[in-house]
Parts: sequence; C-alpha cells; structure tokens
Amino acid sequence: MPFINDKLEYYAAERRRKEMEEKQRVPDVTDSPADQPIRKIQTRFRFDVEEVMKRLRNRILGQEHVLKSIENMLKIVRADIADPDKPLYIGLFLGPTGVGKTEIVRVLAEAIHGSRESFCRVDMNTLSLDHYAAALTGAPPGYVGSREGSTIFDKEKIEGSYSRPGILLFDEIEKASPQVIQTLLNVFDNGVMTIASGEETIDFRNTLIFMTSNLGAREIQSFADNKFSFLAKQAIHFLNPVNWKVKENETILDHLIKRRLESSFRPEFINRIDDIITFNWLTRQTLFEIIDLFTEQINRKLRRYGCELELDVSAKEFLLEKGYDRKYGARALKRAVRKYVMVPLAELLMEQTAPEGLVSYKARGSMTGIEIKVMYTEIDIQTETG
Ligand SMILES: Nc1ncnc2c1ncn2[C@@H]1O[C@H](COP(=O)(O)OP(=O)(O)OP(=O)(O)O)[C@@H](O)[C@H]1O
Repeated sequence: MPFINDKLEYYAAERRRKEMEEKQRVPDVTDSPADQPIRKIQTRFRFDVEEVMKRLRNRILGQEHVLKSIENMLKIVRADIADPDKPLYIGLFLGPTGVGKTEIVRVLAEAIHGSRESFCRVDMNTLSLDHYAAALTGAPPGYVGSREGSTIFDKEKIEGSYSRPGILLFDEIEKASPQVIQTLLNVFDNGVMTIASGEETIDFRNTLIFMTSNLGAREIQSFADNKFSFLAKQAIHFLNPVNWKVKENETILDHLIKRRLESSFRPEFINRIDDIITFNWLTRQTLFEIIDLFTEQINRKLRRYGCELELDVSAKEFLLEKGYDRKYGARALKRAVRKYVMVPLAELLMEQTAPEGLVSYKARGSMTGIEIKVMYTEIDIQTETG
C-alpha cells in the first residue's frame, strides 16, 4: 500500500517541519503579553520594596521627597541591576540636625534585617586627623601603638548576605580628613578594601552606603531666618555675570548647598555619589505627628507590663510648645517628651502597685505642665516584647 505509506511519511515530515519551525521561531515583538508564558523574575534579593517603604512611610514623616529617592534606589537594588563592581548605592544626606537623616537608616536596617542596629556606623568626627585613616584600613604590620589588621569597620554588617544588602553609615562626613576621604574614594571605585595587614579584604559591592552631613545647614537656617536680606545678597551675586552659571531648574538653595559641597569636597568625590538629598526642616504639623511615634515607642515598652499611655491633644500641644525648635528638629521635641512625660511616668510606674487588668495612663496638658492620671480597666491587653 504505497499510497498510505506515502501519506504517513508526508504527515510525519510535515509534523517534524512544524516542530522545527516552532523551535526556531523568534518571538514576535507584536505578540500581546497574554500570548506569552508568564514568569516572575526572581533575583537573589529577598526583601519586598513595598513592605520596606510601608514601614519607612509610617516612621519617617515630612520627608516624602527623600523616601521617593530611597524607593527608587531600592527598586534598582532589588532588581539586582546595579553596577556589580561598585557599592550598591552611595547616598549623601544633607540638612539640619534632628530631621531623620540617621533615623531613616535605622528604619531601613530594621525593615531589611529585622533590627535597628543592623548597620555599621562610623562617626567621621573621630577620624578627623589624617593618621586616624589607619582606623579604617587597620594599622600596617609593625605600626606602633595599634592592633595590626584591626579596623573599625564591621565586616558582617557591611557585607550583608547573599539575599540582603549590608548597610554602612558615615556620620558627619565633612569632618573626615583628606586621607580618609581618599580611602573612601578607593572603596567607591573598586568596591573592595584590603586591610593593611594584607590578609583580609572587606567587600562593599553588596553595601548600601549612606553619608550624613550638616554642611549648608547654617546657610539654610539663615536663608529661612532672614529670607529678604539673604535674597538680596544672592541677587547681587547673580547680577554679577561671572556668577551666571546657575541652571534653570536649580533653586537658589540647591545652588548654595552645591557650592558649599564643592568648597568642602573634591569633584571626584562628589561625582561618585548616586544621590545628594537635602532633608526638610520639620514643620509644627509634622512634629505634632511625631509625638504619636514617640508615644508608640513608649507604649511598646509599657505593654510588657500591661500598661499603656495616651496623650490627649492638650498634652501634645504643651509638648509642642516646649519642644518646637526648628534648629534642633525632633531632638528638642524628644527632650520635651522625656522631661514632661517620661520622668513623671517613670515615677508613677515605680510608685504604683496595680491590680490585674489594663493600667492606662492618660496625659493631659495645662498651661504649666502635663498631668498624668492612672485609670484601671478589667480588660487584659495583649502584651508584647521588644
Ligand atoms: N522626619 C522624622 N520622622 C520621624 N521621626 C523623626 C524624624 N526626624 C527625626 N525624628 C526623630 O528624632 C530623632 C533624631 O533624629 P535623627 O537621629 O534622624 O537626626 P539626624 O537628622 O540624623 O540629625 P544629626 O545630624 O544631628 O545626627 C530620631 O531618633 C527620631 O526619633
């Protein structure tokens, strides 16, 4: 039956041809996504950008533009497409004291590693002299008075793990000596640092590096204190054609801070920074909301003893009255909370013997201070640790 055999052969050849064609087919760029098989791309990182941002947005107030930059950075890191030969990120936080520059790093460490302390912090104030550069890289062998190969860097916290980035914070970067800055430049360029003993290296290629500085804070302050005379001076400056370099989308303040940076750091240092972000001052409204964060912090401790603290609006207004100082941001407010709430609360806690149930401390403000009243209820509350 040659006819049937021919047909079968023809069909088999046709099937093979179609299979081959299917294999060789270059995906048609016009195919709708619905026609393509769906797969979620997995990178090595195991943190959820949305979750991290939720926590940051709950805990850092009045700095939305900073959070937006952090979100963008986290997306790039999470997608694992950053330059593999450099640190994952290098950011410089500028602005006045007590506005959240360090707090943002603490909350980030908590969101990524589960602890507010899971980052390496280096206070540049302690490295202001050139010979202290040895504290970074470790003293070379035979160096008198120093422990060989011992560095102030915490390798574990800097390197992080395969699925989580390490975090490093340099505080008051403007105080670092030129030699220390040179050491950092090498780290920014190569992503690794060899300890002077030559036996160990620290890898920064899986690290988020943050630097803080108060540079320009005084200028911002005088800008706000004395807008008109400041603007007049700036106007005189800009009227001089030599100074007509400011870009269209650059505000006078940005320009001013940039100039301040340029007078303190070499251009090659500034050029290696991914983000330079100026933090806002905290407004009265933001500080009012931060009081709730402080209260929640106290409550996390109190709940362990079956107690809780509640501040009414009058107490918050009193705290704001005592603790609003733009120059010191939330630091002045924190001091007011300590003095007017935590001290009397601690005294009450020490004095009281409480019956079973929830002990609720209600704080009310007056012209002269805050009065804390104790209320008991029968309801037992869930106690938390931490
Ligand atoms: N924007 C903010 N949102 C919520 N809390 C804040 C904010 N800014 C400051 N705080 C609170 O104030 C405290 C001090 O802030 P932080 O340590 O971030 O200061 P800083 O900006 O780093 O200042 P400094 O330059 O003096 O170190 C923090 O522990 C935090 O509780």
